[in-house]
Amino acid sequence: MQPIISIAGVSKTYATGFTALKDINLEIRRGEIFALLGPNGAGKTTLISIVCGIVNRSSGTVTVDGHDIGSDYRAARSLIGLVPQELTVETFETVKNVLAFSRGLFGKKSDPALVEKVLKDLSLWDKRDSKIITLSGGMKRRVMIGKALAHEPQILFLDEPTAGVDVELRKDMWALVRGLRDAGVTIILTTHYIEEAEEMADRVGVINKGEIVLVEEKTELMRKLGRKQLIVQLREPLKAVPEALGAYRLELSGDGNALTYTYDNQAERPGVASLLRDLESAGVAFRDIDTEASSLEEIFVNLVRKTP
Ligand SMILES: Nc1ncnc2c1ncn2[C@@H]1O[C@H](COP(=O)(O)OP(=O)(O)OP(=O)(O)O)[C@@H](O)[C@H]1O
Repeated sequence: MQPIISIAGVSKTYATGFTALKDINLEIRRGEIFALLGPNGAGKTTLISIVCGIVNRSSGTVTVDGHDIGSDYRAARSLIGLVPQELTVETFETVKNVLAFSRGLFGKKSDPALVEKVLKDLSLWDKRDSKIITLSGGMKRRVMIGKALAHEPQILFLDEPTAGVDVELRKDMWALVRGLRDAGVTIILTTHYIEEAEEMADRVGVINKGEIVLVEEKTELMRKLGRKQLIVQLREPLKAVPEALGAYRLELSGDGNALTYTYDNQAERPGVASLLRDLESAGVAFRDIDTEASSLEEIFVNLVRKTP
């Protein structure tokens, strides 16, 4: 299937001479949730802004559903909804009018039924006649999403959708985004919260210092790069790891009461079954075994550290 967004050889050098993006190549698949991860200043907002036509690229091409964002800007832009990081809604306007007005800006015919549906999907219908200034922060965020959806875009960009949002609201937001994806909208979100990507994304891209360092299916990424640990709780404390178990490079912890074996899926180290056998032969009795898998957060931190 043709990707819904193709970014090829995109670079950006700002007027200050600072190069924020270097030769970005990225394809977004139709109907996916793609999470763009990266530390502060990595270039996430710059990249989104280029695709949305807010910032000019210095070189490269971007097409949105086949429309070039340079030569065919209006067609490309009308397919995109953007929810920026900052709340930028007209404070004295009513919720319903904000959506209706935004739809008009894209040259779309007024459609009260559509506005009603979007507001109901966002649990904002009760607030349709309220002025924005009277709403809570969480509601304002939902209005921003409604505003971005009012012209029925196929693609929704969410720049840090849950920054500064409490845990409860964050979960509501995740459910909402999943619902949009299920309705056929392609979602690209940037986030600092790795947990958010882990929870939501189909694919993950990592950007660091203006370069894409990795793009991968989330589950594949976690399988390939994730480390696992086996923690063996001992019956009797040990003073040192027995020499016979040297190949496992075990760590002794908890005052000698636990042994930790760290392995990954590409490890050349011997497997867990042989470790358990060898523990028995070495006369080390254990009372319990736990496993721990590394989170996307650890994987991400490692990746970003490795980039020069
Ligand atoms: N208009 C501008 N002029 C000069 N430099 C800029 C401009 N906008 C952004 N930059 C620089 O480009 C780099 C990338 O910024 P960008 O906002 O894209 O990063 P980001 O990954 O979105 O970061 P954050 O997570 O903090 O929002 C930063 O070093 C920033 O200072």
